[in-house]
Amino acid sequence: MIIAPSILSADMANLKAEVHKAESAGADWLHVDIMDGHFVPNLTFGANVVDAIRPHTKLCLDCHLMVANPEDYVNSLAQAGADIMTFHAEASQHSHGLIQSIKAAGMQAGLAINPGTPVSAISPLLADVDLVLVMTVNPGFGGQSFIESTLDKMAELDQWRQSHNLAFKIEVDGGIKQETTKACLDQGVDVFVAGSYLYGADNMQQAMQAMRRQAR
Ligand SMILES: O=C(CO)[C@H](O)[C@H](O)COP(=O)(O)O
Repeated sequence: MIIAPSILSADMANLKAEVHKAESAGADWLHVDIMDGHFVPNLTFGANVVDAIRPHTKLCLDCHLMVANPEDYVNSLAQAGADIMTFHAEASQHSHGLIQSIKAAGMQAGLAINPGTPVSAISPLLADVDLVLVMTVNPGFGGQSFIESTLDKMAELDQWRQSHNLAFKIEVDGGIKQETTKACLDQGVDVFVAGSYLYGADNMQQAMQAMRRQAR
């Protein structure tokens, strides 16, 4: 299992130290939530923050774009050193072309779906993506409760992946903690994004180990 702490819940005044904290606690990836105040009501950061943290970690920078025009971010994110660029299916009229542009820029391409969007909306694209992000809360803010009905979509994606002999990763984001990790693992999920659970823990390493124990 891949654990990706979300720096949305980090102390922004100490971002370099917060990146190191996640890395030394055993994080596999770092999740970077880019919000534009349009696709979601919240506004966070952009490629400048990816560029700022890139020299301070070797971890995969997993960038999740909650933005209205994801096409506009490909070049700046690639230049900043992002490893994965995930955009929302609900935000692009040209998802297939955008996936190709992301790959041509040297990044892995991810496609995210909101809790209200069915897997069928993205099934024609599943052969082209490296990752599918199933949002387990409505995007925009950390600290929300996991939406149980999203579990069926994880299972559907896993089934599709097996029956079509594909290798995309399935990622979940929102309300992920020790208790919700197990339910997602059982549906075939590979990547677990956790913000408030990990950055809010007294001991991040122990919190991460508690998640990993669910896999045994
Ligand atoms: O994409 C996000 C919000 O839209 C965040 O990654 C997510 O909320 C993580 O926070 P938490 O684990 O606290 O729910």
